[in-house]
Amino acid sequence: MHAKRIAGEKATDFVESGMVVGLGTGTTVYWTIKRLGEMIKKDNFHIKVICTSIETEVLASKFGLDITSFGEVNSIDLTIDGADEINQNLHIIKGGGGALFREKIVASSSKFNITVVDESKSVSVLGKFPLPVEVLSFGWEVTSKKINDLGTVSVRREGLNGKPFITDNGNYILDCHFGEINDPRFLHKNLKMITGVIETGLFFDTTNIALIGNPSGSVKVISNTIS
Ligand SMILES: O=C(CO)[C@H](O)[C@H](O)COP(=O)(O)O
Repeated sequence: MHAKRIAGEKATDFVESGMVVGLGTGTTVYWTIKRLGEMIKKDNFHIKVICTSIETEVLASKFGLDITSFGEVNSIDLTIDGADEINQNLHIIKGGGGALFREKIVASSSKFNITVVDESKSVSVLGKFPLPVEVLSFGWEVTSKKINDLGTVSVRREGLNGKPFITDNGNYILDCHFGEINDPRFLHKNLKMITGVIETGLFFDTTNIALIGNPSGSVKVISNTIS
């Protein structure tokens, strides 16, 4: 079976009626959202969801989920999201879909976070996947040069028709190859010191459990013991 599907669906085992659930973005969480849409058809199973992107809002709405917002709930009980790379310490690169800023706000507001991936995302050291960094479009050329001084050649992400990719927040994404990222906190902090950088795709203290799907149908579970 599809490894992303296995992981995405498995995460719904952690969802209980009455919860406020944060929903990430991407093709793995698609399966989570679809399964939740089936679960709410059962009697006495009600949840509210907070979405990390317009794409996820559209999906959640299609599958009949009750979409809420930060202003309407006190806290998020559980968030389920994908990743582009994940290591044994549950340090993560996210933002392949361009939703990293909202994803980080939701993850950092959630009591418990589950990361769902297929095994191709599991790495020993982060950095093969170019790190997405969300930047303000105003002055992005200057921001890009300052990021490059940290040891990369940042590339502005392209969208459709040769136009720049624009995030749901109206910003640009710069994709940055830094080589092996052995100290994600240090890199993240240095990037965040640059005026114009809004958020980085490095997540290092959010995930509680990773569910890693395998095409054979099994799911490997990694729990967070170190951050
Ligand atoms: O960070 C993300 C979006 O910004 C996604 O979680 C990440 O790109 C993984 O996506 P997929 O599950 O489609 O492989």
